[in-house]
Amino acid sequence: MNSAAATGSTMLMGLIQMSVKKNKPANLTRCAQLVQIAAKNGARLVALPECFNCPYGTEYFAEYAETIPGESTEFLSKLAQQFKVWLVGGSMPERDGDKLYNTSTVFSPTGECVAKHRKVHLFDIDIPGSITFKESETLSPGNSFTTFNVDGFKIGLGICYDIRFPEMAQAYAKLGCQVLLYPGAFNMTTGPAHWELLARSRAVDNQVYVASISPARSVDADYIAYGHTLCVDPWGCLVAEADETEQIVYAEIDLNEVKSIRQQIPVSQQKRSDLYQLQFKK
Ligand SMILES: NC(=O)CCC(=O)C(=O)O
Repeated sequence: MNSAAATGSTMLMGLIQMSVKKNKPANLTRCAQLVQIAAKNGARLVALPECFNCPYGTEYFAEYAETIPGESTEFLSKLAQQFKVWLVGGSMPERDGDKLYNTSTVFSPTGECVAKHRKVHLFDIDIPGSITFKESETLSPGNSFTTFNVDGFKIGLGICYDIRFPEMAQAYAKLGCQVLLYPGAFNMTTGPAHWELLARSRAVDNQVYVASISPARSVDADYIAYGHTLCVDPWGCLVAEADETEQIVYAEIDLNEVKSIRQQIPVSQQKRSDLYQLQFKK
């Protein structure tokens, strides 16, 4: 890790698996420290986890929600500018009028907000004896796709549960993305079963890089995150993966790798549109 800039067809990503507490100012301070380290180690794009500034849980969303722009996004904008990185601000609860969203923002190295994604698929599940969660009790869903461009890469953004919907990833591939980012916080039931499997599935299906960025696991939290922040390449292989502890995962991604795999196995040109077709809102 030696250069802060992307070289040719490659780019270094720093995926921050931060430990998130109930204290928002402490979370912002820790976030700044970790972004600084990632930038110093050469990351051109730095990504934070789902709910990077507050605990994940329906009981917390209203209390911690902010407008965008607001305190946390202004903080992220300054960090991106200070450390000259593309900063994907994980997600945070957003207040817009009387509605709340789970929202991710992206800042350029000049501090400009270049993308804002509201979680499209709300996490409503019920696994008896294990976990019941209903984001829709407090949150509203987003209604659009979100992409942004960094140094020749087109990047599609989803939040956590969004990764379970292959159509969304396929739509991003059809829109020209080579990379999909999912700030997420799986739990101790679905994490071991599906976290890596889903990232590898979306990567192989669409011949894209997939990175999923989790908070570190905290056994004291109401919702215990699985951790295991990872990056998978378009062949479906793990580029890098964390355990459950606070750390930064570095992953180099390469446009030529995407191109080469898509040439070798040209599935996107072999679709049988006479039999099936994906329709989506652009
Ligand atoms: N924060 C989320 O959307 C959690 C998704 C999750 O755990 C899953 O299994 O899906």
